Order: sequence, then C-alpha cells, then structure tokens
Amino acid sequence: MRTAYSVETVRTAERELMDRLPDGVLMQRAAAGLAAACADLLRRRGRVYGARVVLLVGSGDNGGDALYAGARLARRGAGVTAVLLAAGRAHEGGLAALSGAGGRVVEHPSDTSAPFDVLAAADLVVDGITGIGGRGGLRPDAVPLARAVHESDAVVVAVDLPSGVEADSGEVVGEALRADVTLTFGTYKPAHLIDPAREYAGAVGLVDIGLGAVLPPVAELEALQHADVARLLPVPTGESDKYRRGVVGVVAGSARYPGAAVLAVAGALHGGAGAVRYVGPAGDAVIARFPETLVHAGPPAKAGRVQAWVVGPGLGEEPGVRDALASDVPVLVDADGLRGLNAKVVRARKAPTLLTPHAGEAAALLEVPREEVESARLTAVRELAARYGATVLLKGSTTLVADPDTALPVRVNPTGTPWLATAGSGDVLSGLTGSLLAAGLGARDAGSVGAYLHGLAARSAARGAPVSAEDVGAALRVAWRDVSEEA
Ligand SMILES: NC(=O)C1=CN([C@@H]2O[C@H](COP(=O)(O)OP(=O)(O)OC[C@H]3O[C@@H](n4cnc5c(N)ncnc54)[C@H](OP(=O)(O)O)[C@@H]3O)[C@@H](O)[C@H]2O)[C@@H](O)CC1
Ligand SMILES: Nc1ncnc2c1ncn2[C@@H]1O[C@H](COP(=O)(O)OP(=O)(O)O)[C@@H](O)[C@H]1O
Ligand SMILES: [K+]
Repeated sequence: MRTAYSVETVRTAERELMDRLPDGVLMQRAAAGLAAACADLLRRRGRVYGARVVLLVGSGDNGGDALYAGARLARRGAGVTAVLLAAGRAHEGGLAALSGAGGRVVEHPSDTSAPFDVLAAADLVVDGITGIGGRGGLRPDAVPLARAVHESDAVVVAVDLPSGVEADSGEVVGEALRADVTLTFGTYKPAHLIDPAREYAGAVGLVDIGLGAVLPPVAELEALQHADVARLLPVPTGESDKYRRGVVGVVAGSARYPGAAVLAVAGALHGGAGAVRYVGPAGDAVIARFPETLVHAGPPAKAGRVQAWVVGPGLGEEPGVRDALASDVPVLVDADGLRGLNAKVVRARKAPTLLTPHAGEAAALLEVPREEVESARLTAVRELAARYGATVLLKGSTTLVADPDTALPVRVNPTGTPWLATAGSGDVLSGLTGSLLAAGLGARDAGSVGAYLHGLAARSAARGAPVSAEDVGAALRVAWRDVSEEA
C-alpha cells in the first residue's frame, strides 16, 4: 500500500521526530537523498563533474534542502548557481554551505539577465521555491523563471513538491513548476497522487528521513498495489457454486443504448460473481454477445435474487433505479441512474450504495461547475460521500474512492491511463465493480479493486495504441491474472 499524509500530519510528525534528534539532521537526510538522486540523473546524461546545476531557492526550508543538496553537488565538481527568489531570507546555513563548497549566488529579480542566462545553460534545475509551506500557486516573480525552466533542456528536479501545487488537495492555482522528477521526504503528500498536481511532479521518489516511525497508522490517502489487490480478489473454493459466488444484476441499456448493456455485462462477467443477470430491453444484444447471461425483460423487482445490483449505464429514461435502491443488497449507481438521485433515499438504505460518477455527473449532483470538480477532486469526492452517506468512486484522470466513514483513507487508483477516456469504458467498470460487490467485497474495496483492474486492463490492451471499451472488457482477465500471479 502506498500512503499519503496531509501537511498538518507531516508537520506534527516532523516536530515529534525533531525533538529526538540533533538540530538539522532531518534537513541533512533530505538534502543527501536529493543530491544522490540529482547526481544519478546527471550521470545518466554525462557526469556530475563539470555539470551546470541551477537551484531555485525560496524563503523556506524547501530552499534550504536545495542549497544543502547544491553544496553536496558542488563538492563533487558540479558548477552550482543558486537563484535566490527572496534574497535576505534564504536559508542561512544552506547558503553558507553552498558558498563554502564554491557555489555561486544570483538574485531574482535583478537588473541583469543573470538568472535567465544560467537557466538557459543549465543541465539540471533544482526547484526549491516552495514545498509544503507554499500557498496560492507561484507568485508573479517566479512565473518568468518557471517559463524559462520549461524552455530549457535541463532536467528538472522538484524538492518535495513541484512549487506552486497545493500539497493537500492536488490543486494547481495558476502556474506551477513542471518537474521531470520529484523527490519527496518521509511520506507522499496528496499532491503526488492526485491530478492535476500529480502530472506536474513527474516521476516521484521517496527519501526515507525516518518519519515513518512517527506517522499515525491511518493515512489521509492510500493507493492499492498489486499485493493489496491480490489479497482482495474473490477466488472460488471447492465449496463454491455459481450462486455462492454471488449473482450480479445489471440494469442497463435501452432501445437507444443497447451497447451499454453489453459492455456492463462484459465487465460483470469478469468480476468474480458466479452469474450475471441482465435486466432490461437489450436482452437480445446481450445474449448474442454473451450467451451465458441470464436475461429478464421485466422490472428488477421481478427478476429474481441477486447479491448486488448495478443500475444506470445507458438506461436513458428507463425505470429500474428505484427498484434496485429499494432492495436490501449492495447497489452500484452509475451514469443515467445518478440523474436526480435522491440523497434521502440513498441515506436511508441499510445495504451499501456505491455511486460512480464522472466529473460531469459529480458536478451535477453537487450543483457546481464541472471544472470545480476536476480541479479539486479530493474535496468533491469527500463532499459527495458525506452528502449521500454512500461510497463514491469519482472517475477521471485520477480515480478516487471515498467512504462515508471519514476515518477511512480515500483510495486513489494508481493504474489509470488516459487511453481509458473512450466511450463505454465506464460501463465496463460499473459491471466489473458490481460483480466484485456481488462476490462479497465491501463497497470501498470493490470500487478500488474495480478501478485498479480496469486501469491495468486498459494498459495491457492499449500498449501505446487506442483501445475500445470492448478491448478493455476483454483484457480484464489478463489484468486479474497479472495481479494474482504477483501475489
Ligand atoms: N516536513 C519535514 O519533515 C521536512 C521538511 N523539509 C523541507 O521543508 C519544507 C517545508 O519548509 P517550510 O515550512 O519552510 O516551507 P516552504 O515550503 O519552504 O515555504 C516557506 C515559505 O515560502 C513562502 N511562500 C509561501 N507560498 C509561496 C508562494 N506561493 N510563492 C513563493 N513563496 C511562498 C512563505 O513565506 P512568505 O514569503 O509568505 O513570508 C513561506 O514561509 C518541505 O517542503 C521540505 O522541503 C526537509 O528539510 C526535512 C524534513
Ligand atoms: N484522462 C483520463 N485518464 C485516466 N482515465 C480516464 C481519463 N478520462 C476518463 N478516464 C476513465 O475512463 C472511464 C470513462 O468512464 P465514463 O466517463 O463513465 O465514460 P462512458 O460513460 O463513456 O463509459 C472511467 O473509468 C474514467 O476513470
Ligand atoms: K519545490
């Protein structure tokens, strides 16, 4: 499991750790890890000796880390120049270390073009403008420097976070530094895992500074990895039969959108349930593609027993949502099923409810513009879970799963790929996830395992070329195997 902690939690843990250690030890650990990673990158592009390194240095400890790392690189023969964005307030010890190692210092803003000249010639830029103390995006002074960095050929290494991103939410207000690599200290922060900030961070590496021992056991955010998913996959035993494995009911498709039914069933057939019961008007299309499906044309209430319902994909105006919500089994509500969804009805349910909106559907439920959801995904998913008293899986560039129990970490899916942005792939996800629910997983586990397998399937089907939703459905078996073989 990969975990991320908020700034407040990190600060508390940092204080506890600092009380036990001599002054400056944590910063030296951070700087040592940072310098080693920079040296590695420089060696891959040539060598450390003689390389041109520029440090962008803000007023806080983030700049201090950059200065001490710069000093280490200068001692190994790199030509290091620090650009001070807040001259007079840069970390004193760091500055002394850098000049003691033969590094140079220029100020920004200045009357000369020096900061821009050194950036244009740099092999490596270390971004130490702001870390977890940064607020409100890059300040106007820093924006031209960030642009010069983007125009240079240098490899860009962010210290702790790319400057300008919001650590706790992954939001990016205005401009931010774009890094090729980010070295973070002690623990990941939400911004390393959630778009849009995650994209600015590039490849993220974690430097162990001993913080793990003092962090609380429950994180704010967690990302499953292969081994975690493998433990959760429902696997049949000698005692299993198709009913014991769980039956998933799929209420999807309409005369207008029969394909949604087929795709949701494709997902459901690969989620571990023993049988898939399709309920709706697209039974012929479903049977033609998947003859193993049990089909029923009447309302869900008359369709027979299931262990979980999936309602919504391609439903149009067809009824079915109310029946499913009135049942006493877990229900996944997606797409058309989410339209005008009544929070009171959902809150009153005894069995789990899992809502799977994309950003547009989430925005409609929250009555805010879509961009607001996309720029602040973590806030949106938490708010929806609280309002509906339901588990919410917010789809998109970073898929998040929030439980109504706020003590549980929000799950962030690490396997997503933009190739999934293709019509119908969400239908496959809802069928798959509903099947996991029917097989006995809780809503939070079903949502996060579903998203994980779905992303892996898309990656394995795509391998760099466009995929269709049908391809994703067909590759789910490969993804499942991939995960369970690693366990
Ligand atoms: N936690 C740990 O365990 C460890 C932490 N370590 C390191 O410390 C870092 C945190 O250091 P930090 O607390 O000094 O904050 P930091 O990010 O340097 O910013 C501080 C100053 O920036 C300013 N400022 C604010 N917004 C701004 C903006 N948009 N644009 C420009 N300036 C802005 C603001 O000052 P202001 O100008 O508002 O007076 C604020 O005081 C952390 O990220 C990690 O690198 C490691 O050394 C070891 C272990
Ligand atoms: N930029 C992106 N990066 C990663 N995954 C994405 C991106 N855009 C969409 N997705 C994924 O693609 C799927 C699309 O689902 P959805 O929006 O419901 O589409 P549809 O209704 O056509 O099936 C979701 O699993 C979502 O997380
Ligand atoms: K930074």
